[in-house]
This record gives sequence, structure tokens and C-alpha cells, in this order.
Amino acid sequence: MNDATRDLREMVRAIPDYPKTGIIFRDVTTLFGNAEGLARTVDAIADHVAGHGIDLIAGIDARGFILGGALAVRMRKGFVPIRKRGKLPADVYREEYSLEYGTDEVEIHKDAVPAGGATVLLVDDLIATGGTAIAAARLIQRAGGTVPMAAFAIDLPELGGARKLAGIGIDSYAVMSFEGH
Ligand SMILES: O=P(O)(O)OC[C@H]1O[C@H](OP(=O)(O)OP(=O)(O)O)[C@H](O)[C@@H]1O
Ligand SMILES: Nc1ncnc2[nH]cnc12
Repeated sequence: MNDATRDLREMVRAIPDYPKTGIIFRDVTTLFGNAEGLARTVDAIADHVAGHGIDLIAGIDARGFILGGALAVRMRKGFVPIRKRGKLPADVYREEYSLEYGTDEVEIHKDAVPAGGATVLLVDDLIATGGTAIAAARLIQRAGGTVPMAAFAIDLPELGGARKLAGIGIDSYAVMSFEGH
């Protein structure tokens, strides 16, 4: 871990014994609320993915919209929202996935990827078990996109999400990681 990454980690608020789950909640509102924290997180991802032929950025509802939206502007790419069930107005594809507690569903517009396909960077604030990111990647693929890479502000490596993404051929990059969860 270099000094820059240590500074960013210190901007993430840890909430121990988060209600109902008992997890340490890694709160990015403090990171994104800091001008340097947000800009340097976005810059780190933009630098990492430069030269990989990304056509579009897809962000996951809700915290992935903050990072993905900022990154799309920084990279001058369009933004595709992957939303929780029932929010998108036009025809959708839907995937169900498991969380640490319970299940949820995400959707993408069927026409989110232009005809002929596109290389899409998947973005979210955090990867834990990987259930959300894998469901989102499937949606992009069903809409005709290719997903070579996914990028996160935070990885919780003990929960194995990045390994699961690698298992379906998606490289992941995280600006910082936290042991424990
Ligand atoms: O890797 P996983 O185990 O799937 O967990 C990661 C997901 O959990 C959080 O979202 P959450 O479902 O809490 O929704 P929110 O962004 O609306 O708060 C986080 O923003 C990721 O999307
Ligand atoms: N530990 C955690 N902190 C914040 N968001 C999460 N989403 C899944 N696990 C999380």
C-alpha cells in the first residue's frame, strides 16, 4: 500500500456491527464527500483502464452511480445505469442475485448497448461477495456488450467477489482493499 492509497483508505468511514448484519460497513460517503478523495479515486480507475478500448461505463444502483457517473465524464464516455428492479422506464432484462443476507434483482434497458456491441467497463463502489457485480455483468452481456473489466473503489477480498469475477473472465481492479468484512 502506498501513501496515496493509505490516505484514501483513511477517508472511508468504518461502521462496526452494522445493524442486522453485524458486518463492518465501509461507508464511502466520507470518501466521496472529500474533493480529493473523489477525484483521486476516479483518477486511479481512469489511469488503470486507459488503453483498454472502453466504449461505455455501466454503474450499479445506487453508490455505483456516483463513481461511474464521475468516471464517465472524466473519460468522456456514455453512462449506462444498472438499476434495482422496477425503476427503469423502458423494456428491461432482469437478473436475480444473492446478497450476504437475502436476494435482490437488477435490471438494464434492453437497448442500453448500441447495435453491433460495445466494450463496457462495469463500475461500483464496492465488491464483497460479487453477487451484484456478476448479475450486472450478465445483464450487460445479455444486452450485447462485452465486459472485460470491472472497477471498484473498495474490494473486500475475504468475501471472494474478485475471484468469482475472474472465474467468468472479468478482470477486476480496486483502488483499495480492506481485510475483514
Ligand atoms: O459484492 P456484493 O456482496 O454483491 O455486495 C456489493 C454491493 O452491495 C452494496 O450495494 P447495496 O446492495 O447495499 O445497495 P446500495 O448501493 O443501494 O446501497 C454495494 O454498493 C455493492 O453494489
Ligand atoms: N461491508 C460492506 N460495507 C459497505 N457496503 C457493502 N456491501 C456489501 N458489503 C458491504
